[in-house]
Amino acid sequence: MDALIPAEPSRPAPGAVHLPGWLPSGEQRRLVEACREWASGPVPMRHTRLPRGGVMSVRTVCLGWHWRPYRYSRTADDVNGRRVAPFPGWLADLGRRALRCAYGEESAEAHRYAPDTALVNFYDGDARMGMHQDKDERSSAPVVSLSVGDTCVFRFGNTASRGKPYTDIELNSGDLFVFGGPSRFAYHGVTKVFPGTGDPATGMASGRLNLTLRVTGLTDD
Ligand SMILES: O=C(O)CCC(=O)C(=O)O
Ligand SMILES: [Fe+2]
Repeated sequence: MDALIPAEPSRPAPGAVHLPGWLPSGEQRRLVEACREWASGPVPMRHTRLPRGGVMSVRTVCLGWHWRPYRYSRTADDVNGRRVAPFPGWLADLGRRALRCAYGEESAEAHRYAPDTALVNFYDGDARMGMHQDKDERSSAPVVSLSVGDTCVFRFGNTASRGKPYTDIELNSGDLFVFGGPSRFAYHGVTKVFPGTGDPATGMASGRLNLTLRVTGLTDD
């Protein structure tokens, strides 16, 4: 359901923009359907293994390029060795539209934005993501983040450390969050998910879906 009284846009730091309720519910539903397809293969959605033997509580599947700590490749060598699903043109269009809304219709960065990878994350009620930087890309183009399903607390910090100052922001279904410019390498994480807060009309009975669109800056050579 689209909120009756959507929250106001906010800019927690230079280059970081939160647009609540940006994605209409019909588009959220289509995104959920697409994520369901991607989650089933060629590389299944899975808990990413960390170098020291732990696993992430979030489940992830990637498009375009496969991310694992701490690099990208075309094939999911830590899962089943298969090439990841391609990054679809419609998702790049959605990313450009998102950036135009966040940074303004005249933004040159929005017009030339060409994301080539997405991390599709699924959070059940217990999943979290610790404070980290998205820094395995060889590009400083913005990250576009879309959320569907249960509400979470997204902690958006600074570029110097995992600690304060940071801002805790509730991300609800349909919210857009963009971080680029001076905020592109800010630490961020998900401290809490509120189970049962999503709208089943999105096609998700429970849990939270988050997509981050990125420019890897990588080529196949
Ligand atoms: O789930 C979120 O909102 C953030 C995801 C994230 O930071 C990541 O995938 O690197
Ligand atoms: Fe991240």
